[in-house]
Amino acid sequence: MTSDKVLIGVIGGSGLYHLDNLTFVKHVNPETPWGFPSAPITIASLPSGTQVAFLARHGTGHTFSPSSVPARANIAALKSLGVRAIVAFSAVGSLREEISPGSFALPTQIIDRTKGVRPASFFEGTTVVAHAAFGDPFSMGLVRWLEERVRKVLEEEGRGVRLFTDKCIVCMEGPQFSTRAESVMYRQWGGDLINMSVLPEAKLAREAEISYALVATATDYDSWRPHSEAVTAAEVFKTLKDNADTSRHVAARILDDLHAAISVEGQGLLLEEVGSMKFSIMPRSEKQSPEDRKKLAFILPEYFAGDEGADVSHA
Ligand SMILES: CSC[C@H]1O[C@H](OP(=O)(O)O)[C@H](O)[C@@H]1O
Ligand SMILES: Nc1ncnc2[nH]cnc12
Repeated sequence: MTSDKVLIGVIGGSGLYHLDNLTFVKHVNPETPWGFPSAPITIASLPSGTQVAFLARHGTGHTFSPSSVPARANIAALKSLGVRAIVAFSAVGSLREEISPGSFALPTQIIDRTKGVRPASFFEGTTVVAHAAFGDPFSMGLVRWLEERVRKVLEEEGRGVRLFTDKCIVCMEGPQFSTRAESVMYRQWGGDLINMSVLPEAKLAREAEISYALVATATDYDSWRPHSEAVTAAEVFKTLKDNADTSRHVAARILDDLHAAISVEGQGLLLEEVGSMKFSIMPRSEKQSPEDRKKLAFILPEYFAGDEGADVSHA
């Protein structure tokens, strides 16, 4: 059984400001309790009629720096449209020789090097406390599903773009790139890729019970190679357009199947996040304010809509 809801959200990163092969349906710009998203969200349909939601992470015309992307509004807005899985694209630096610029990767781990200046939880500043599980920061069902399909598309495309899996991405604050010493240290820590955007996006998707995976597209070797120039924005731009073209191609080929996989009722495929917050929210106390519960109902109506019925039980 398929559904005509907008179940898939695509977040485009640097260089990826639109998708291909889609018929424009409308723009929506939902106001959330955390403000407006980076840009109006494009609702568009694939040739099959399947609708998807596309959001440019840095805004139309790239106006938000990584530290000022309104990530809570972005995730909340996508959730309010009914989105259950997000495929996020990102331009990343490579910390490994074999991951050459132009390569694609699906990371499964993250090292957080953001500086605490980005609001990273929907619960921040409310009277409700929650501790989401984040040991596996990406949705492994979605990652494994993508692995097979993305590899096939890249092989069929025949341009020699390789796909790396099970990699660890470092998320730094920026906006300046890393020093050579930091870049070397991240390699020693086990980092394979580096960007400035995967956090808090992945954390917020988890809190909103949305499956989330990152398609990392390598643009440069960062600054760890002793005899090479340290990364510059100009270096990143060299690969950005080719990577964006390939990303659009990948999206055009996989989104219908992804929609179908998510829509199969009761199968549970790709829906491992649904219900995951039930045991993360601290049991209700009298001190939780009705206003905060209303705010949180925007992303988690199952737990916060209604004063009584939707409470969480740890029994
Ligand atoms: C343009 S270089 C640094 C910039 O590029 C990446 O953006 P995105 O993840 O949105 O593709 C990286 O995270 C930095 O924000
Ligand atoms: N070297 C790098 N460091 C951080 N973010 C990036 N995005 C693309 N290349 C990057």
